[in-house]
Parts: sequence; structure tokens; C-alpha cells
Amino acid sequence: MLIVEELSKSFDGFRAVNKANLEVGQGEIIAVIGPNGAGKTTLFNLITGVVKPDGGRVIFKGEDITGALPHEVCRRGISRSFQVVNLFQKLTVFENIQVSILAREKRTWNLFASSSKLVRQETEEILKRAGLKGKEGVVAALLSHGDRKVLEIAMALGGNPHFLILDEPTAGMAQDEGERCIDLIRTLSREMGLTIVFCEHDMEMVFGIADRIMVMVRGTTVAQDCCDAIRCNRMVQEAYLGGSNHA
Ligand SMILES: Nc1ncnc2c1ncn2[C@@H]1O[C@H](COP(=O)(O)OP(=O)(O)OP(=O)(O)O)[C@@H](O)[C@H]1O
Repeated sequence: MLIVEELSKSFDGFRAVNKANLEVGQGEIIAVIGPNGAGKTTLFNLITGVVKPDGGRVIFKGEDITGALPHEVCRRGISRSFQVVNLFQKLTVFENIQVSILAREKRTWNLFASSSKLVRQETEEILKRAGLKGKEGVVAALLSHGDRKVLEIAMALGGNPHFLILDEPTAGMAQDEGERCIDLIRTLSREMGLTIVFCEHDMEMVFGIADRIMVMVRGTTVAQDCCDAIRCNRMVQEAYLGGSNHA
């Protein structure tokens, strides 16, 4: 479904992503892991058009989308959440989701216009799916950290994606919030058939949910394999897991 070939990006001569490769099949859950600064977020930025690559290609569903703008990437079915949560703080949970759906349809949200009454059914469905029912009237700024991150995933669903990219979805969450978020990711994969790529530092979560794992070190793909193979990969252990089998 997605092929990343030799993708590269430098910032002021520093190679943040260095000929990275990634292959993602339809319906897979792929974890991208690597130490701080390995280039995971930059890789996601390159795939989603937030940053333009210096070299390499991004092929999605057989089409070359290298360097496409974020809205074009989104229109093709790739949605994402960010490491730092991106919400409309003064809007309610319901309104935030509505905005994301209206944005997909190229309409703008206005509290006093008929648009606010639109897409209610789809908003309700996303609310329910994300487990945010009962919190629809809460202003985003007042949500717990976990709910804010889940709302961001719900907003990504507003783009009606086939492919979801999540940047550290459970970071900073309390254990119960993290478990809820993991359940949500599994549900999105199983029930909606979404293909999901995420990066995460919590190895328990990574090994518990991923079908396959891509390991990045200093901008480069050092391994891409199933969980068991990654766990046993000596190069991964030395480069990332500190030489011992922490995984
Ligand atoms: N816009 C930018 N300008 C300059 N340097 C950047 C920029 N974006 C990323 N970098 C640098 O590129 C490297 C890779 O950063 P990136 O955020 O992609 O790593 P990461 O693997 O996501 O790290 P973390 O796990 O800490 O989030 C870092 O050294 C970072 O400082």
C-alpha cells in the first residue's frame, strides 16, 4: 500500500533521514522505533508532505506522491496525528471532529452557520468509535491529556482515511489511558480495516500491537521485520536496545 524508497532529508547539512526504506501492506499495523532524534517524525513529515524530501520516493497505492502537499496527501487517504497535540482549544470535542470532517469536504466551520448542523451523523459515529461519547460537549482545552490525544486520532478519522500515521499516540498517558488508546488502534485496524503506521518509545505497546517493526537509527532503516525477528536481531539490540534484549 505504501512504499518509501531511499527517502532522504537534510537540515543545514545534517542528515535527519538518510535513504530510509519502508514497506507497508494493506491492513498492517507497523511500528517505527528508534532512539530520540533517529528521524521518525521527520520520516512521517516527509510521507505526509509537511516537509519536502531531498531524495527518494513515496509511492502510495501505486502512485508517486513524493513531495505532494499535505492536503493532497490527505485527499488520497492518508491522515495523521502529531506528537504535540493539535486541537482547536476553544471548540468542544464534537465541534473539533465536525471541523475535521468539514475540512475534508472543503467547507469551513462556523458556529452560527448551517455548517455546524452538518455532518452530525458522521461526527456521532466517530465520537462513538473513539470512545468519546459523553464528552462531546467538553471544550478541548479542558480534556485530560489522554482524551486530547484520542480526540486528535478522532479528528484524523474525520479525513475518512485508509491509512493512519500516529506520532507517539500513547506518549505521556496514564496506564489506563494508554490501554484505552491501544484498544482504539486495534479496533480501527480490525473494524475499519485501516492500515496504521505509528512511532512509539513504549516497547511493551510496540511489541504488543505491531504486525511488523521498522527500526531507524541515525535516519536510516536498520531493520524491518516481524516482532520476533526484531527482538532477536543483534544489530537492533546493539544499535537501539543497548546490546541487551530489553524487548
Ligand atoms: N525542521 C528542522 N530543522 C532542523 N533540524 C530538524 C528539523 N526537524 C528535525 N530536525 C532534526 O532531525 C533529527 C531527527 O528528528 P526527529 O524529530 O525526526 O527524530 P525522532 O526520531 O522523531 O525523535 P524523537 O523520538 O525524540 O521524537 C533531530 O536531530 C532533529 O533535531
